[in-house]
Amino acid sequence: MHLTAASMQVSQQDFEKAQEQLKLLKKDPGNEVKLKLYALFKQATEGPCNSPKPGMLDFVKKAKWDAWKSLGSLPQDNAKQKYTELVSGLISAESSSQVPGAAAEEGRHDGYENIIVNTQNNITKITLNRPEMKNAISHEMYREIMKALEEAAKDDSTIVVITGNGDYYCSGNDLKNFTNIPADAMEKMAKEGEALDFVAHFIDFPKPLIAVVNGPAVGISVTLLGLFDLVYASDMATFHTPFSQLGQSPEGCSSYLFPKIMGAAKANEILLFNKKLTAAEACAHGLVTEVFPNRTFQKEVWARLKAYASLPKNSLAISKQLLRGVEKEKLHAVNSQECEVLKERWLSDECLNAVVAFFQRKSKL
Ligand SMILES: CCCCC/C=C/CC(=O)SCCNC(=O)CCNC(=O)[C@H](O)C(C)(C)COP(=O)(O)OP(=O)(O)OC[C@H]1O[C@@H](n2cnc3c(N)ncnc32)[C@H](O)[C@@H]1OP(=O)(O)O
Repeated sequence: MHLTAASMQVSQQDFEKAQEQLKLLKKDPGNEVKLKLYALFKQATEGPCNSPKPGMLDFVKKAKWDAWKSLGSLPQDNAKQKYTELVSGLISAESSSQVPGAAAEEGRHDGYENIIVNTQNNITKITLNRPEMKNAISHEMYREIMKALEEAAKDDSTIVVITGNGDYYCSGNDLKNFTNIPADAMEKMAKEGEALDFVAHFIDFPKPLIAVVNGPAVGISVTLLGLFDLVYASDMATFHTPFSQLGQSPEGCSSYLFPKIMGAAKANEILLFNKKLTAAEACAHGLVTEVFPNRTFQKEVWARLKAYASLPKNSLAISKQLLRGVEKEKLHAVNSQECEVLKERWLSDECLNAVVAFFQRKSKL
């Protein structure tokens, strides 16, 4: 079926704009609204999608399949109508959206390669943006996140959000960080440069800091969650800290905060024995504030965050200091101790052998 403006009962201009949007969307149908639109377009032009349900691990195909199923068996006319509404809604929302991706989007800060920083509607949003590497954090990315937090602490936003682009929230420390630096720099990375300073930025962050966990989280992206003020997760998210598997040790103040948050037994299972938690389990154990169905995750969470961002900013910041201030000194001491241990761990055979094994496994695939 060849779609035209007339057959879609829309103006030629809207139809052309929609086509443009779709070309962009097809390149990266990475988020829920885009996926739904993509599924609708496929239905309107190519008939119902009847591909078999993908495996749980293939997040993007599963999200498309879910989007498709959520549309039920819409007759073609309704699909066309909904498609038009969605596209015109998307076009108007795109100009003031919180959704990352559109390079020229309003409020976007320049000067970042590995993250997208955008301030709109009293929200500064930091999006980890190495989706092809599951948002693994490289040396450069650590520095960019610290810079973005320093700027966000002083900008006119009320709340600050960290999330991931693509199907992962973040797969933790980029293991290549271990493979291309001389051994003595490891000491620097552990003690002075990155680890201690990076985690300190989260301990000292003065505004409400919210994690929007859009997919699986690994390593440091999990341990830091104890320093966030809210953690909203998609039901597609998982939480994994494979430290002993990697010959490493806990960081992000998790060695102190996780037992406080979830009790010693569960903290041990996660931090010592590499137990991966589902979003529901992480919520049940207090690491996650609330879990949302993936198909409505972005919509529900951003509606809530926009409401929070309209609250009096000084009251929020002052109250956060009350809640966090009592522990700040303790948290810095814990961070320092964790980094001391990390320094030894990163130089250990156990860690280096585990990193080599990871890349050897990859090269065999
Ligand atoms: C300054 C503070 C310092 C603190 C440092 C301490 C931190 C503690 C940690 O964070 S420890 C945790 C480290 N992370 C990991 O061990 C995860 C490693 N990655 C994986 O296990 C898998 O990639 C996966 C489960 C995250 C995803 O698997 P999947 O099969 O779905 O996808 P791929 O493996 O094909 O990933 C796509 C490409 O991305 C590369 N990649 C993913 N994660 C990392 C990573 N953490 N480090 C380096 N590279 C990563 C992966 O190798 C693929 O690359 P390729 O396309 O070139 O093969």
